[in-house]
Amino acid sequence: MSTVIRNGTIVTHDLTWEGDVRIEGGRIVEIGDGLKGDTELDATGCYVMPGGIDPHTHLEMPFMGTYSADDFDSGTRAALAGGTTMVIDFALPAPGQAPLDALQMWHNKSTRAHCDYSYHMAVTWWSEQVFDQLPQVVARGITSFKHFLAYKGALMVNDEELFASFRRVREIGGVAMVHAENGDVVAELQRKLMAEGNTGPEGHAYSRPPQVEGEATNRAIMIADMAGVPLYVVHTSCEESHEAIRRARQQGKRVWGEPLIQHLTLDEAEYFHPDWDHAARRVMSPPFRDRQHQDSLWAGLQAGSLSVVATDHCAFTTEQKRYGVGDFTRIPNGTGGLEDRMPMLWTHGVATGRLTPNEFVAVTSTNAAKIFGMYPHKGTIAVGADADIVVWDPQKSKTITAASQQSAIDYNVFEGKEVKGLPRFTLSRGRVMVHDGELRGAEGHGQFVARKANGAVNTALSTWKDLIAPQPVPRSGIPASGV
Ligand SMILES: NC(=O)NCCC(=O)O
Ligand SMILES: [Zn+2]
Ligand SMILES: [Zn+2]
Repeated sequence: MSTVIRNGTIVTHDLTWEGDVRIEGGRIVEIGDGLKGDTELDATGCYVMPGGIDPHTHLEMPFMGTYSADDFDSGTRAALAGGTTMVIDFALPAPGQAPLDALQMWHNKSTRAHCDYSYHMAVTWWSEQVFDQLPQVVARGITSFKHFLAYKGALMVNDEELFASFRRVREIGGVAMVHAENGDVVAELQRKLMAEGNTGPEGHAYSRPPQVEGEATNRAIMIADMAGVPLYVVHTSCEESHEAIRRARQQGKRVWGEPLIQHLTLDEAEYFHPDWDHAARRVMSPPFRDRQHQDSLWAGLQAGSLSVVATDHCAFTTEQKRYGVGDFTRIPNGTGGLEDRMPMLWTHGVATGRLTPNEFVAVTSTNAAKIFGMYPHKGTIAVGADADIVVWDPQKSKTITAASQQSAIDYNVFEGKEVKGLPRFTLSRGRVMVHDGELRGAEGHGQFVARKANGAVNTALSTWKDLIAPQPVPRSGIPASGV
């Protein structure tokens, strides 16, 4: 059985052309004109693009005394509804838990997925066991390793652990990742704010100023450079962090930055809303910033100093957010966005002229596929690639509402926003999962994607680091020891 997507404009990260796409056995088998298939999907007036890849989600994540509300069922339904065909979640060992045990827990949860998925492995503590198991994690197709410099007393690692882990990640050909906020400073600012009576959600924003992110980003970049490992900085929210990434890239360091759709389109005024629930629902780390920081992030996407737009989808219900009434430090950190990332980025990026359609494809799909070792299997429209495709209608519009979303939570941080640019069809490995707004998903259709280590960037960086590594100077006539 074959499917043909007809009469569309194909857009990849580097090319735009008119053509049909024929799909068989879940893969793209032919691209050309006048193709015929058993099923035909009309893409007239639409862009035919690689489905989105969101490399930063937390589905059913144990965090701050609860679990994020969207699981691999509702979360991946939300993804598909918005044109995203793959997510990369985080396997998160509890302190003391072996990475391979955490991995098994995530495999148990993800059987419900409607779209393909993979995981990053979080390094939340350090020991000989963790050191020994990391190559086995890579052997199972998980090749990126996340480190938290925030969440003191929970997920945070110190610099000694960070350096040890980064060196190990280099040895095994992986990509190091970092949540860059200075957790010690955040903890002290939280204590001070609470003592001064700043107990509301605005305290969250005050306790995580751009400086804590800038400092930690610089630190992680320098430590990664000394370890010789490529570094991916998640949820880059401010100029201070972006500046560090931009500078590092200009110096030839292998560093990527990931702004979130929330930081690009929502600002810190949300935390000063008189309604406690409204403000608390938007509590995430790092917090939303002001207009200047947003402009910096958009410019980074245009200039190429920032590489991927993600969501950090980690959704909590209003009831869960209320754990933090009277103490902002107990509000579960995280917001949703999976269903809205692509429509919001198209509306505020492509429709405003900030991004070209090709740049849109790069930052929503291709760059993540390249960085995380699955290109061109994912992230492009090419013969042989998985038929993860979104047929994107730039004229289709809607108002975002919680009432019509796939996510399990009772609100949406983008509530009331108009978006123009939505999927007409979303296909996962050739199967139509969204048909003109109607979800035809299937729980369990999603498959785990094993990724490759030792990509070209790792090889280049390690080659260079080996070349400039300390070497003993050969000397003749060494003087006798003075001892
Ligand atoms: N970002 C956030 O507030 N919650 C999810 C966990 C993380 O990525 O830090
Ligand atoms: Zn984070
Ligand atoms: Zn996250």
